Amino acid sequence: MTLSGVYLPLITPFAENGEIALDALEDLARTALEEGAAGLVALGTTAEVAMLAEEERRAVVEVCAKVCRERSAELIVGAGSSDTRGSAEALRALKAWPEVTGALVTVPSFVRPSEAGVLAHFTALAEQTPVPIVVYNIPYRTGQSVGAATLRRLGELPMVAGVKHAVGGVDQDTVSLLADLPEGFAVLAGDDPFFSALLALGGTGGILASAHLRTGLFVELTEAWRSGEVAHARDLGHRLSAMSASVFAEPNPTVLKGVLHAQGRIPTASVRLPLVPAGQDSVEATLRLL
Ligand SMILES: O=C(O)C1=N[C@H](C(=O)O)C[C@H](O)C1
Repeated sequence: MTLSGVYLPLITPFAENGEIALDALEDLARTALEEGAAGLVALGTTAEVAMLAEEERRAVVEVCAKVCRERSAELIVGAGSSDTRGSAEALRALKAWPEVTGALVTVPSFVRPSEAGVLAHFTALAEQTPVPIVVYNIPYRTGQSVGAATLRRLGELPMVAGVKHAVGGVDQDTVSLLADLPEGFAVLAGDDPFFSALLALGGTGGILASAHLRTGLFVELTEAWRSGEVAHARDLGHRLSAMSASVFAEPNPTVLKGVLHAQGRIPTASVRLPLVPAGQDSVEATLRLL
């Protein structure tokens, strides 16, 4: 699996009756791929996955699989939990969809197992997964930091294709990891405002909720860094970073849903508790930056 380009972690749109608006989901998925996204991510944080019932999760993956099949696009599915045994089971269940090309597996949250435990967790999963794993490193959500040395060891595991790196900035571990990557191990940005910075350092793409908006520009930014159009990449990067920061002014995906609803792309801006809808000010601020 070559992780490169823009991957869209889809929101889960809800209808007035609270059910998933599967047609709107399909439209969002199709539009992103038409605008140049390399693939879709189903059941990410952006999908409010923690608040979806099992049958709803299956319905979401079905829609994404259908669209990816039509377009021969990559499909990465969020799988796993804080428990190694349960995560292995969730990974094995992905065999049900031949369209699934990868699994996004978060560093175990809440348990705070130490970096040795994180390594043992992914070593066990790498032996059992039917598809390549993308490690999701997001310490501000998991409570578990993973340094460059451990990330490199994860990158050497067979069946670990890359990391979605979301550490809330560009820190020393990020710079040192990107300076010396294991063969075939990709770094994808997972913190939207730092997408351009990570590409400049050698990242190959991103999994970016804000790419629901102006997907084509995120794709253009990736191409600009890849082809060495530095001035263009910097300008575009600054512009998109400001827009992304605005999307994340309130908990993800509340602002994003407000904007997509204002654009008429989803039937409601509803989110499920404990999320509450974004304020109108945040939505309008983002609309002004598009
Ligand atoms: O669902 C995802 O994948 C993403 N989640 C991040 C988060 O909500 O913290 C943001 C990122 O853009 C993609």
